[in-house]
Amino acid sequence: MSGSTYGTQFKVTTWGESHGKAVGVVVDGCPAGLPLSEEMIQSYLERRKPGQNKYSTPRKENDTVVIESGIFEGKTTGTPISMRVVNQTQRSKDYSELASLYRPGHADYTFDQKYGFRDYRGGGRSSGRETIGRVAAGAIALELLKQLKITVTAYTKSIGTITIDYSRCNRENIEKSPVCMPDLEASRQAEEYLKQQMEKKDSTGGMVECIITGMPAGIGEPVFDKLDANLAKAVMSIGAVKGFEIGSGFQAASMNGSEQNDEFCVDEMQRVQKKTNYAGGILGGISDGSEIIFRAAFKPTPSIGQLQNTVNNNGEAVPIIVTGRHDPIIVPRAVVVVESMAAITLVDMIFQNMTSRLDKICEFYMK
Ligand SMILES: Cc1cc2nc3c(=O)[nH]c(=O)nc-3n(C[C@H](O)[C@H](O)[C@H](O)COP(=O)(O)O)c2cc1C
Ligand SMILES: C=C(O[C@@H]1CC(C(=O)O)=C[C@@H](OP(=O)(O)O)[C@H]1O)C(=O)O
Repeated sequence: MSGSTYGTQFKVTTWGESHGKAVGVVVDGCPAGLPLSEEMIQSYLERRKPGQNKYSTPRKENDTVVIESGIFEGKTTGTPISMRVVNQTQRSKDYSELASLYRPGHADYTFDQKYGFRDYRGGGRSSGRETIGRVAAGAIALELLKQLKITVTAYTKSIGTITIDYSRCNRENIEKSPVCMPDLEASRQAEEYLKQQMEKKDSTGGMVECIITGMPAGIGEPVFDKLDANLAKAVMSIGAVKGFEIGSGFQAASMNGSEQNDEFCVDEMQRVQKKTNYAGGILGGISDGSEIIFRAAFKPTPSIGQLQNTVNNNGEAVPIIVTGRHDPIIVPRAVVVVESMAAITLVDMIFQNMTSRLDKICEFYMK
């Protein structure tokens, strides 16, 4: 199966299935000399881990990472970094009835159509568990970005009908909120809303917003590898993401040029700035030096305990009630996955940019 690798200079290949022996990732293209340890990677994986609270799947896993290669004396060596997390609490009997049924909203039917054969125990490669590899690789990318003073911060913007109010937001609240909202009042309302949906055995969707600071102007490769195009691809490749927007996003369609255009100005240090940021920090596919801001819409978790209609692999209409351990909402656990995919994209594009100017290449090699 192709399609498991993302990136060109900073290459990330995830592997493994939800009910297989293990899941993991190989990262190729990380420069030598980055301080890195299992503890550092683990701190990111803890934010994604299943079974964290009542709004996440009851499947409990330690998700303990083992780094198999690419590190010596606490630093990266420049060679491929392989990381592995063993699956410990698979309960494959939950899936025995689903062997011949197609869950509405999940990837069972399309995998059968594509391969003619599927490991029906869990979501396989389309399980949320695949995102462990993304977060482990993203941790490395985020550590690299720290060296460049670039920050990537994602949080829950909305859950169902509840949206954060920016006047009440504080970044420190994100980790205090069980649903990763920077607005604790919205977080409390979202918890109420989630409880109501969970009582009805229903799931809920929501939106993740991500803000990138410190990104220099000039990063992005016209025309097919524009920074916004690659961010969209990276984020849309996360399971359950149904929409991506940057800056004013879909609202741009109802704005006028006089509103949407960000006027340029010069600050007291004679640096070019923008008065507003409807562009979301990217113009012509190239970072413009201001904050990059984007949003990802997540659909509600497809596996729900309500009675639904489906068909089996003989084409017969059958009722289905999905049992097993599922996330009532995906969004809070996906926040760090969004940060990770953004960071991987930024690092890959910063590395690609290193060949864009002869003067910089000469500066580097003629020293
Ligand atoms: C972090 C994360 C956790 C997820 N948890 C579940 C889950 O518990 N149950 C489920 O049915 N789908 C879950 N999903 C969603 C499925 O992976 C996704 O819907 C499926 O791959 C089909 O892909 P699509 O929704 O993009 O079409 C999760 C996704 C992510 C990213
Ligand atoms: C275990 C995780 O989430 C899983 C994501 C998932 C799915 O279909 O995406 C289905 C459930 O797992 P299982 O395959 O055991 O039914 C979730 O618990 C995880 O993300 O680590």
